[in-house]
Amino acid sequence: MSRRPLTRSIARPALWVVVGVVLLALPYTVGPYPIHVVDVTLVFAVLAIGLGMALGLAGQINLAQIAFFGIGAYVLAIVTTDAGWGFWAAAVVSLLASVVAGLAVGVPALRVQSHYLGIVTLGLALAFTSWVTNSSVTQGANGISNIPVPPLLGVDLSSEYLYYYLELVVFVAGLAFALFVVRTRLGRRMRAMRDDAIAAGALGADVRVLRLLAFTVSSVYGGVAGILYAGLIRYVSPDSFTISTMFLLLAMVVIGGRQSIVGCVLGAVVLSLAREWLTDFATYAQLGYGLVVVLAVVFAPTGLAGLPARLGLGRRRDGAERGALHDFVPGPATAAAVSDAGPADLQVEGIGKTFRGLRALHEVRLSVPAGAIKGVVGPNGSGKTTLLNVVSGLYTPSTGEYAVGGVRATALGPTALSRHGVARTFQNLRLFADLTVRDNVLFALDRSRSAASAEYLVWPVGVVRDERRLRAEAEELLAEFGIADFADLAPRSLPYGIQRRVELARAVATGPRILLLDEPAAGLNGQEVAQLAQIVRTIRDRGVTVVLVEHNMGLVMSLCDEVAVLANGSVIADGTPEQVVADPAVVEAYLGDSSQLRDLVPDQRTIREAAGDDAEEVRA
Ligand SMILES: Nc1ncnc2c1ncn2[C@@H]1O[C@H](COP(=O)(O)OP(=O)(O)OP(=O)(O)O)[C@@H](O)[C@H]1O
Repeated sequence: MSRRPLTRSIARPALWVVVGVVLLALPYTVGPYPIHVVDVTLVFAVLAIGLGMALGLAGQINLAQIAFFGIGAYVLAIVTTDAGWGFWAAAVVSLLASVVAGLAVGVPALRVQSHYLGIVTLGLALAFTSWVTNSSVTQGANGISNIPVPPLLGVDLSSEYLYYYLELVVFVAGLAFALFVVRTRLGRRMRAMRDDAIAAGALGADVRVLRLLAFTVSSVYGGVAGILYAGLIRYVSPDSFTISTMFLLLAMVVIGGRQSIVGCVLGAVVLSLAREWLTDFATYAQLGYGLVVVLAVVFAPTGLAGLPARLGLGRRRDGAERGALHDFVPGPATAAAVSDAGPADLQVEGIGKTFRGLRALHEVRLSVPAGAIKGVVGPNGSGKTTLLNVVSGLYTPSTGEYAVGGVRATALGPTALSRHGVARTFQNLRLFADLTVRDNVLFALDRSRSAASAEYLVWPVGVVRDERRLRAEAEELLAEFGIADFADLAPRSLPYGIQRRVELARAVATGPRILLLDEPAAGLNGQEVAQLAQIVRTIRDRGVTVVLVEHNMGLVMSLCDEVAVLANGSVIADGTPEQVVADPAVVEAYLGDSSQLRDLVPDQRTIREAAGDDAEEVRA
């Protein structure tokens, strides 16, 4: 492991100490109006962190953050003034109301994503602003005044100077919690989901729960900001919760850097101050924010937070410091990663899959014995990938059933199947491109449930312990798979062969009982194919069933105990490699493509080259 230079390990804590001292001393240095601006800025900083968690971290376009903010403030105003509750009791009700709104807004995200989600959440935000403007409960455009000052151990919080310290404590707690989430399993899972929801689901992350969680977390920050705002201003009106305020908030997150929580805070500070300076030019200011957002999205997608990297400061994550791909050396981490439950068999019974009239699979019957390596071959378009997509839960079959390890799995989705021990790789590599290689493996090693994220609130020490354990396991696994040199790099910066190895390590890290490999040798050179053969064999020997979809017939012939041949969506042959290549139906199926026919019956040299030097020993 590389050591951090001393200057860097001192510089960061020193910066935090300086920022802390400045924040504590701030009220002593400013007048009454500036402290008001600072107080409002802190409210926006809390709001921006919440939006950053949904938008930046989890990739959920959330234009309803302004509604969560408004609900926090309005419910507090109504409950304290109409119902006469105390401030803090009302604050609890407000927070619950915001969370309920967060869950409700999260539900559409289970069905729609990207700009559609933007439209839905914008609609919900508009519905909220329309309701507060027109409802008698919210006293329409007049708003609600006489919100009480929050009582706090005799401290006079009607002073905006003292209120600042209350806000500062809440802000620091909110920032610390957000950074904790970002750096541990929940944040990693959200980032993985943002990068590739299909791969995240297929590797065991419950994407639906994660999306709901993203909106819930965002709504908590929105609700807290609303409560702070109502306690500060002691008056709420629709003017504070308009769509233009939502776009200002969006601008804060985009300009600050949506994928960095500290960036979101920076954006909130910069734009809150800019808003103050531009109060006399409100219309031009709106135009200006719009323009800056567009420029930021196009030319600086990482915002202010990404400036140091763009200026060449800080850590380089790709390119220059690249190391070497080492040989696979199986050890305790590989053994520990493989499931204790032992290999699972796969029984496929009459599976059919039709895509809008196109019959991709028809009455497929297949048996993969536990602990075997079964090859699935066939001409292009014969249905191999579709079959893998069905048995890994990505596609629901149109007809038929299948069972994994004796359990009927037809109705299970990819997440449930992953938890049942089905792991897979993808033909077109679906690594999480914005996560490091280490984080890709960590994501897969972490088998905790997203729904158990309440541990973040009730027992954060447990989260930290798990994180330490996972990191130690990941380092070992990376070393055994020969990819430790690339641990800190983004996969997209790596050559294809290394990416394939990372994807294999990630699949093994899920602790599989059956491993589905979709053309794992595509794009690999001879030496890399030999390493692949060794890895697959070792994993099988450690107690994993393997299904290998492959065009490299040398590899299939040398590795597989059995081979099934698909043609036009049907199994036309199934048996030992020798039986299959001698089958006239197979030869006929390949006749249309003479190059594949040549591949189908490789000579012994090709087999040895593809499978490594010890191929003959294994075949014996
Ligand atoms: N999502 C989809 N929608 C529509 N058609 C699809 C879909 N997925 C696969 N198909 C079609 O189903 C057929 C089988 O495709 P599939 O990718 O399973 O073949 P394959 O044997 O894996 O091919 P290759 O060896 O080229 O990867 C093809 O005709 C393909 O166009």
